[in-house]
Amino acid sequence: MSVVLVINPGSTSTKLALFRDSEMIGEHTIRHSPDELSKFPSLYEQREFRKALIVRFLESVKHPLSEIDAIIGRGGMLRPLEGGTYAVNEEMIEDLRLAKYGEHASNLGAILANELSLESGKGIPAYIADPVVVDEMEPVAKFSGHPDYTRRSIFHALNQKAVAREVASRYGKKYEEMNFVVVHMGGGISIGAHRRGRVVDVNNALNGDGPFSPERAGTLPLTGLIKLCFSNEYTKDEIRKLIKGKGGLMAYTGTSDCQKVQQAILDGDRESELAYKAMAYQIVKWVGRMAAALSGEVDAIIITGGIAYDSRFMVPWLTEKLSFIAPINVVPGGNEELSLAVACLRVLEGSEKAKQYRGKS
Ligand SMILES: Nc1ncnc2c1ncn2[C@@H]1O[C@H](COP(=O)(O)OP(=O)(O)O)[C@@H](O)[C@H]1O
Ligand SMILES: CCCC(=O)OP(=O)(O)O
Repeated sequence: MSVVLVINPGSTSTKLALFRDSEMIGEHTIRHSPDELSKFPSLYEQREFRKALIVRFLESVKHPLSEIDAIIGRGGMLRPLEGGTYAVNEEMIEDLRLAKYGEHASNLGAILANELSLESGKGIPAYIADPVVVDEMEPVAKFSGHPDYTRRSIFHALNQKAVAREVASRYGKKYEEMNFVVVHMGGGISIGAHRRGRVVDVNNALNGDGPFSPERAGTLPLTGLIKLCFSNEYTKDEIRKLIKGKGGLMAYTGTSDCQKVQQAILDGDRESELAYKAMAYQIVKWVGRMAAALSGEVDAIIITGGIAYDSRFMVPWLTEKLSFIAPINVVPGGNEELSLAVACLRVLEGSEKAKQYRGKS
């Protein structure tokens, strides 16, 4: 029997869970407001704050760190990798600490797992699985339109693959036997074309590609963006924040919390309603693109992530518009924590070997 601590830092949340083998024995989701997180000059500096939440969680479930057999964190912005479970090592921590491949809350998954492992005094093994940089994109999908930069695969790889496996089993099939378009709607939004177990195309959910999301601008018209960059009205950092952190719904409505947006709509705020509806409209168009990438051979559309809980968003603006493409399966929230625990257990039980991260290819 193994006890596994799961640490899942998101851009708007910290999700924690404790498993005894594959049975969840405790969980807690903490939602973070932009104000709460903007106090920290960098993501790395959020670690003490998020670590204190983990310590409190372990106290609440009456499970001291010393009794934990392994820790697994959400995998962050590393160099592009194949899927799988990776042991946390020094090279990984260094790349994440320096944000060598970019900054996102998921970078804290390995960092926090490593710090707790060290603090436990017994070197608890620490892992990550299916990080946000899992890259299975086909060469043709990598073209951006200019050879100076390629499209990058940065998305909710862990949850997209986990829910796709779960939905495939509902159809009595393996993930590798089906084609899906998977939509994950969290602080960022990613839409992936899954062809027989591989994500052959997906928007870069972090950096200016895809629909706008609660806190990100998505694809912006380039000439408008160039104008802003050279207007002398914005610093480079302000432009970055406009794309990630303060873009999308945050910019249009003043909040990245969709529950607040929905409340504002109920209170009669028509501008917020139009912005929320526009986000759905952009998602629908991106699902259409990914369906085209699969040549229309889509067995099912899968919709997941926190926003999938919002039926007033889902039904009129998404599912009714998308049902012409394929049957729709909704997995609200997702199952990231269970997937991380199971990935960790596979390594602990010896049915899979943890991969070693190397910073340079
Ligand atoms: N019940 C709900 N109804 C509407 N929106 C929700 C609900 N629960 C969560 N959300 C929204 O989902 C988004 C966060 O999704 P989540 O997948 O938890 O994100 P992340 O992992 O990026 O922090 C937020 O905008 C939040 O307001
Ligand atoms: C970095 C891509 C995954 C992502 O956007 O996650 P969040 O929705 O948790 O920010």
